[in-house]
Amino acid sequence: MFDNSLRVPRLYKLASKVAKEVSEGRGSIKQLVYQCKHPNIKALYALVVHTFKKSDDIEKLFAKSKLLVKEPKLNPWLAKVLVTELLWGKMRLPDKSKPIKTILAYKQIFKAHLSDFADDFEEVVQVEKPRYVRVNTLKSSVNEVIDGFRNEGWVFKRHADSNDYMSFLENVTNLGPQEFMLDMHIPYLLIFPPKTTFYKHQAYKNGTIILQDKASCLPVHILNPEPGTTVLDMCAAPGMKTTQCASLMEDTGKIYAVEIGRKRYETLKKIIESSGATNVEAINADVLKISGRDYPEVEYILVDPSCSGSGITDRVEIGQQRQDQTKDRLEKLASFQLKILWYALTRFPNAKKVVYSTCSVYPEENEDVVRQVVETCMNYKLVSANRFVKNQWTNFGSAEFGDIGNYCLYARPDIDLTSGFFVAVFERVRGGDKNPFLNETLLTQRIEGWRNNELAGKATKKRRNENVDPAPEETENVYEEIKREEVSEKKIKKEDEVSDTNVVSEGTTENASKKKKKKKKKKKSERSDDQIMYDDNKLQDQINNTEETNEQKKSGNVVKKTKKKHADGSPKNEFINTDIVKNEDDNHKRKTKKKEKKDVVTESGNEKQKKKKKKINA
Ligand SMILES: C[S@@+](CC[C@H](N)C(=O)[O-])C[C@H]1O[C@@H](n2cnc3c(N)ncnc32)[C@H](O)[C@@H]1O
Repeated sequence: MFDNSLRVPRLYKLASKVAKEVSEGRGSIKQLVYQCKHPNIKALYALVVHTFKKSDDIEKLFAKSKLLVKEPKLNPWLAKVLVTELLWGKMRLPDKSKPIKTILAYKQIFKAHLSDFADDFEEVVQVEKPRYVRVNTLKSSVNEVIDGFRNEGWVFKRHADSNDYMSFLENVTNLGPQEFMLDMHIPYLLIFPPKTTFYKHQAYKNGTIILQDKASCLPVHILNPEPGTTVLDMCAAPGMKTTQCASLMEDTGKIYAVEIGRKRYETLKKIIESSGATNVEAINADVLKISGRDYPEVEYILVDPSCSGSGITDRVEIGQQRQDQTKDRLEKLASFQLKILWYALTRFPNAKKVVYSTCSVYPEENEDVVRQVVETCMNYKLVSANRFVKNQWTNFGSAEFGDIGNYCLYARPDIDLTSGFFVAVFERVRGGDKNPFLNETLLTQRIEGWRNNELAGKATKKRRNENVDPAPEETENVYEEIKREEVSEKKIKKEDEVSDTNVVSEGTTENASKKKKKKKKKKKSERSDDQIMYDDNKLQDQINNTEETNEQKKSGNVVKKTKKKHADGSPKNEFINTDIVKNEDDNHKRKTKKKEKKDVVTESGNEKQKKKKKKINA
């Protein structure tokens, strides 16, 4: 029943039957294929031949992934045929039957293992992505933009079944050089043939259209903030998703767009300005320093943190790239991502929906982060992202993560014809609702940790983190590094100014060499800042089809000043539940009082000593 589902396309069933019979010596491929009387003999023959050609690689993949051990009901020959089609053939599979769904669930694992044979992999992932154009509905309607392109000679192509993802992808692949179409999931996203340029197009220059990859549009499409509501965009620059939110909200309600990097914050402001959105407040701050109590009205949260950017390339996941991402770097990123997602889920009492996204294809930054969060999160549940894309998506998280993987969505260059992206959706649990992934044992352990901290009172911050923070403390958090770099940059700049004056006025070699050293130091700090911020250029040029970003940068619109400033006295950044924030604060007060007392004691002690000294002297 499992491996012979009627819904497995006949071509694959026959191919697996022929391949099996050939392997048993029951005839040649040609003979057996002809006996099948399939209408597309050529395709059947090619698929069987290809399956045998890739047999060695498939065996290795099966061994490494333990597919046949973990999925004992799966017909091994059908699995081989499906894997051949998925990795070296059409590169996609219709997702209707159980065997196909199983193979698709293992796709990421296969690809990760394919790094062992990188040459083959390049073959798999070389894809030409179409050009995606988001209509900025703050400036024009979708129909007006479509009519505009039609008037220029473009042919608008409709796809008959708006719910059939496979036929939609087929249509996208077959777009003629002068044809364009509407995306089947995002109703304000147009699709043009690959390499279509819009640099000089009026609609692009005036901000009516925005060049944004479909995958980068998915998180906000899924967040779907309603007009009049309040959104927190935790990692906002350059602002593609912020302005998409503004569009969806019809420029009503409020969006707080937070960005830690100074330069990126400036870009963010320009992009907001040129989009025509007026409901956005850009904030240059570390979002982990923002207190939920200052933003009690936040209902929707977008967490789109810095990541490895491994999805932003046409040749994803080839062996070398994976090796380039050192384990340490991925750990650091994952630790930061975990922290920021946890913060989103625990600090904003009125938030009802949180979307977490990355442009990474590594489970360490994706499913693994989600898993660590949902296992101990009482207030939110992970919901299926597929629900928000017409239940028609084909790529989900790794099967290694069970249902958590199934609930998360991946966009894949080779399948979805987009950049690589990951999206997970969390909704606040209400009434009798429960987070199905809650791990009671882990939660009990963590609560025990919190309680111990509270009781201990005098526990150091370090100890609290060990107990409470699901992110290992030894992996430094990225945002802390960014902050340190910024502080040291500022300090060096100041010192350089002083040192400049010294050199001019005194001209001593000592000062000159000091300056040199400081410059060297500054350069080093800039370099590591680059590493951590994951390339401004990469993000702007690649994730969001930066033509537009650069163009908007050039236009250099006047920048509005933000109204709200962020209190520095915001709560500490431990991984703690909102419920215990108050206790933490009380603790803090207790400690401060104790410290003051101690200070007084020391002072009076000193006073006594002085008096004693005076006496002796006298
Ligand atoms: C992947 S990018 C965001 C892209 C953006 N959402 C868009 O669609 O245009 C991540 C951004 O988060 C910023 N960031 C990193 N840590 C942050 C923090 N602690 N607080 C605020 N922003 C942060 C980075 O500087 C970077 O600009």
